[in-house]
Amino acid sequence: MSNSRNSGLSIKDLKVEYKGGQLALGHVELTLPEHGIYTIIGPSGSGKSTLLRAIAGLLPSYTGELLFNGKSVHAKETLIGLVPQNYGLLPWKTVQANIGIAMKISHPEGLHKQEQEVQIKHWLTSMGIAELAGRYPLSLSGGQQQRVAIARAFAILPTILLLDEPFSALDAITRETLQELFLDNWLANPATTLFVTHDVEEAILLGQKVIIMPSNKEEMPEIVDNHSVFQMKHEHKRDSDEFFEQTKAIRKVMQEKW
Ligand SMILES: Nc1ncnc2c1ncn2[C@@H]1O[C@H](COP(=O)(O)OP(=O)(O)OP(=O)(O)O)[C@@H](O)[C@H]1O
Repeated sequence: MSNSRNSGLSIKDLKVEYKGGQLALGHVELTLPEHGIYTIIGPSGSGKSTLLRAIAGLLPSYTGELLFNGKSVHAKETLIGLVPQNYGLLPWKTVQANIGIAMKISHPEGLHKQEQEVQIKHWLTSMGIAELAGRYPLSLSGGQQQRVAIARAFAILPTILLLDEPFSALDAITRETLQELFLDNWLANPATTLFVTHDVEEAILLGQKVIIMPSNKEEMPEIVDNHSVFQMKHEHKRDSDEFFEQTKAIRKVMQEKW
């Protein structure tokens, strides 16, 4: 029997209607064990961003339950890191200060200034942008801002990590490099991760399970297990038979559900 104390992220009968009656999510049930990466794909408007916003506590209202290990995801011991589509960086603060503030808010007991600086440098280096520490967000390209936002989310050592198309502004080669860096960083702190992407290949390269949102909001999301690809070395995934098979299987579900 599962124990609610380590049952991971549990989404029960989640329904979200925006003001004005716009139904964004009709009926979402998901049980996602902790310390996993779950990629989410779905047609435009199927509610992917809304699902992340609900978990991040950014919606004024919803019905249903959002639990992490048996308690509300919004309980204070559950630290949530979010990389929103618009990056969410403070334009009047440097890259370093953006990360520093997030660390201070999430861990008010705090690190010593020097230790904090070491950590910030570590996360910026891990995303390949150490040289941007003193720059302001609006002087950066979209792809650089995305990397800062990801570094910031990792830096707070979240329990739950939510990423909304984090690599969408990157060229194909940078994207591949960052997918690998992302997996390395995640392994160092395996937060329970929901990763929205429009790219089916990316969903298969990164997810332990792939969640496919339906276009019909009366239907439930479909979950495809992706362990066979997830457990491979990253550099072997793309050329493997397993990857090819998963692509076929997921495209089939997409044809049925979209
Ligand atoms: N703030 C809002 N007010 C009213 N309706 C909204 C709001 N945000 C989203 N919606 C609506 O809710 C539905 C789901 O939107 P959401 O952004 O979650 O979808 P999505 O799957 O992330 O889409 P995309 O792939 O295009 O980013 C859409 O019909 C959208 O128009």
